[in-house]
Amino acid sequence: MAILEVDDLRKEYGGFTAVEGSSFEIERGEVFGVVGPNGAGKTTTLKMLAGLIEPTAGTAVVAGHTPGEPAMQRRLGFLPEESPLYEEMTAVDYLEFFADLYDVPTDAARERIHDSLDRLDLEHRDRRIGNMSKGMQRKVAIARALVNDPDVLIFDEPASGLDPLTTNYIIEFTRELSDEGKTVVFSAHNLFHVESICDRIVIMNDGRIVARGTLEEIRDAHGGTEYHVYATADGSEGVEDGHSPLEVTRENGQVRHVVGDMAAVDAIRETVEADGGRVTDIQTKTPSLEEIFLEVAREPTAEAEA
Ligand SMILES: Nc1ncnc2c1ncn2[C@@H]1O[C@H](COP(=O)(O)OP(=O)(O)OP(=O)(O)O)[C@@H](O)[C@H]1O
Repeated sequence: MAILEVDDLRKEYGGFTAVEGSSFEIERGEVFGVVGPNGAGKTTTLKMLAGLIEPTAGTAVVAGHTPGEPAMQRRLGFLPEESPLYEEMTAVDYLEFFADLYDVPTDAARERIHDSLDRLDLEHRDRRIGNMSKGMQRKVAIARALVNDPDVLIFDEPASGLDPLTTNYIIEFTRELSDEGKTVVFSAHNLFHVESICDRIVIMNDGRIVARGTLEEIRDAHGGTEYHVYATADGSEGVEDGHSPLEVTRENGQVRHVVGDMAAVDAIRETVEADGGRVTDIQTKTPSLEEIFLEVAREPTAEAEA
C-alpha cells in the first residue's frame, strides 16, 4: 500500500509555476529519488510533502495525513537542503533539545541519539556544532531528522557538497534506513548515488515530471538497451523485416551493427554467416541515468507534453 500519495500537486509563486501537476505514489519501504537540474522544482515538491509550504492546488497524503498535521509530523523526518543548526550547542545537547520538542522520553531519546551518531560515525559529539566540519554538521542534521523515529524520511540533497567518503557514508546509511522499513524520499544531484540506491525515481524539469519508474523502466522508455554486434562482414543487407540495424559503422576493419533487441542480434548473425562472415563480438550498452537525464532534461517527453 502506498504510504505517500501525491495527486496533481502544483505550486505557484506569484505568477511563476514552480511545480506543475505532479502525481506519484510511494510504497512503504521504498527509496524514491527526485532528480532534476537546478530550479526543476525538487525542493518545492519536498517542502510541500513535508508540510512546510502549502500547495497552490492538488493534494498530498503522507502516512494517511495531510502534510503539516501534527499527527503526520510525528511520523516524518525532514532534512532540509540547508539546515541551520544551533552553533553554540554540542551535537548531543542539540539533539536532546529536538527530541524533547517531539516529547520523546529522555532515556529513549539518549539511546536513539547515540545509536544514530554511532551509525553515522560522528566523533567529537561534545564539540560545539559551530566548530564541526560541514560533513559532521550534516550528520548531526540527519540525526535530528531521526530523533522521533519517523516512518517517512524526506531528505533534500542529503550529501550535497560533501567529500566522497562522507557522501558514501550518508548514502549507505540512507539505504540501511530503508532496509529497516523506513520510506525514504530524497533529492540529489549526484545521479550515481540515485542510481545505486533508489528503487524508483522521477526526473523533473521546469516544474514537471518528465520521466518516472524504475531505472530499467526509464531506460526502456528512453532508448533502452542497445546491442553492438561486431562482425567481419556487413549483415544489414537482406536482414529479415523488422530487424534492420539502427546504425551500421566500420571500426578497425570490423562492421559494427547497432540493434535494439536480441532477435535483431540473431538476425544479423544469420545474414553475416550466410555471407561467409562471422560475428566477433557482441556488446550490451545500457545508458546511464546521467545520459538519460541529459536527454530528458533537454527535450521534455510526451508525458510532459500531455
Ligand atoms: N519562495 C520562492 N519564491 C519565488 N520563487 C521560488 C521560491 N522558491 C523557489 N522558487 C523558484 O521555483 C523554482 C523551483 O525551485 P526549487 O528550489 O524547487 O528547485 P530545485 O529543483 O530544488 O533546484 P536546486 O537543485 O537548485 O535546489 C525555481 O525557479 C526557484 O527560483
